[in-house]
Amino acid sequence: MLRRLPSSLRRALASSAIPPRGARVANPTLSSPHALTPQWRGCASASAAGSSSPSSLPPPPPSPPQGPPPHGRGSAASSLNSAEVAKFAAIAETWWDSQGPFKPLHLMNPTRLSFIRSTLCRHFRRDPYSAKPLEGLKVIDVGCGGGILSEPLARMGAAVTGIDAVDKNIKIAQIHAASDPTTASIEYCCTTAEDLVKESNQFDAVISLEVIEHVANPLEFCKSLSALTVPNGATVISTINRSMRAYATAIVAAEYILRWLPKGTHEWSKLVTPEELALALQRASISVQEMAGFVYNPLTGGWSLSDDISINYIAYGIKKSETPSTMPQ
Ligand SMILES: C[S@@+](CC[C@H](N)C(=O)[O-])C[C@H]1O[C@@H](n2cnc3c(N)ncnc32)[C@H](O)[C@@H]1O
Ligand SMILES: [Mg+2]
Repeated sequence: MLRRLPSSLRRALASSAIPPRGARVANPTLSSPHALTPQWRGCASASAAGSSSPSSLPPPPPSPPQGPPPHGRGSAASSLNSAEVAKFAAIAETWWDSQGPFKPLHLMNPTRLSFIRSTLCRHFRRDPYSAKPLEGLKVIDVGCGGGILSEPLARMGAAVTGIDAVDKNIKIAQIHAASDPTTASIEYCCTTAEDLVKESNQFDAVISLEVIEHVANPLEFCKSLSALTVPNGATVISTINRSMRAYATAIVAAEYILRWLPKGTHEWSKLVTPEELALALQRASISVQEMAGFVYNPLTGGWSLSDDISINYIAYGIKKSETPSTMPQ
C-alpha cells in the first residue's frame, strides 16, 4: 500500500493545475423516475424498516488520455446523472447475490475494508485489532447501494448512515440490515450528498466507494463530501482510473468478455484519474494522505492492496481544519 503519494500526483498537487471554479458545467435533466429525491426521503433505521445494453464494444477511448476530466454534465447543484442512476435502479434486486452483477464488489469488500480499517484506525487513533475499532464514530456511506459496505462498518462499531439516490437500493439495504441486530441500527436514507449538506449533517468519516464515476460533476461531489466531513475528519473514496489498462480490463473484459457487469456500466470518459481525484479533493479542502490500488488475481479470484493504482484505486484524505496545527498526524 502506498504510504506516500506517487511522484506524479505530488507534482500535480504542487502545481495545482486545477480548472477554474464552475468550468464546463451544464444543466442536468432529471427525466428518469429513478433520479430521485431532492430531500431526505424515507429515512429510517434498518430496524424500522433496463439499463440499455449496447450490442457491440464500447467506443474506444481517445488516445492518449489527456487534459482534465470531461465532466461537464450536470449542474453544481446536483450530483445526479439520471442515466447512471437508472442503471443501478435496474439491478437493485441483485445487491446481495454474491454471484450477480455486484460480484466484483462482494469480492473486493474484504480488501477495501482492510484499507478503511487501517486508515481510520490510524486517523482516529484506534486499535485496529479490537472487535469494534470504530465504536463511537459517526460514519456515512455515500452511494451505499444495498449496504454491502455499510453493514461491516456497523459491525466495526460505527454509527452508520447509508445514503443512495435509488430508492429501491435503500429499501433492500434496510430489509437486509434489519435481519441482524448488529446492523439494524444503520440509518438508511434515499438522498444525495448535496441534499444532506443542506441539513447541516456532519460525520467523523465520509466514505464513498465506486460512486464518483457515476455522478454528474465529480468536483462538486467532492465538495459535498467535504461539507459532510467534520474538520479534521476522514474521507475515503474509491473508483476506477481513466487509463488504457482500465479500459481493457474494467470495461472490455469485465463487461463484454467476462460479463461480470452489465454492458455500459462504466463509461471510460467518466472515469477519474488519481491526479484528478487528488486535485478535486484538494479544491474541496481535503488533503489526500494515502492511495492504494486494488489488484485482481485471476488465479485465486481474489483482490489485494497494491501500489499499482493504474486500474482500481482507493484514497484516504483529511478534511482541513481552520487551524491546520490541530490535525491528526
Ligand atoms: C457501484 S455502486 C457502489 C455501491 C457501494 N458504494 C459499494 O461500493 O458497495 C454506485 C452506487 O451509487 C449510487 N449513486 C449514483 N449516483 C449517485 C448520486 N449522485 N448520489 C448518491 N448515490 C448515487 C447508485 O445508486 C449505486 O448504488
Ligand atoms: Mg463503478
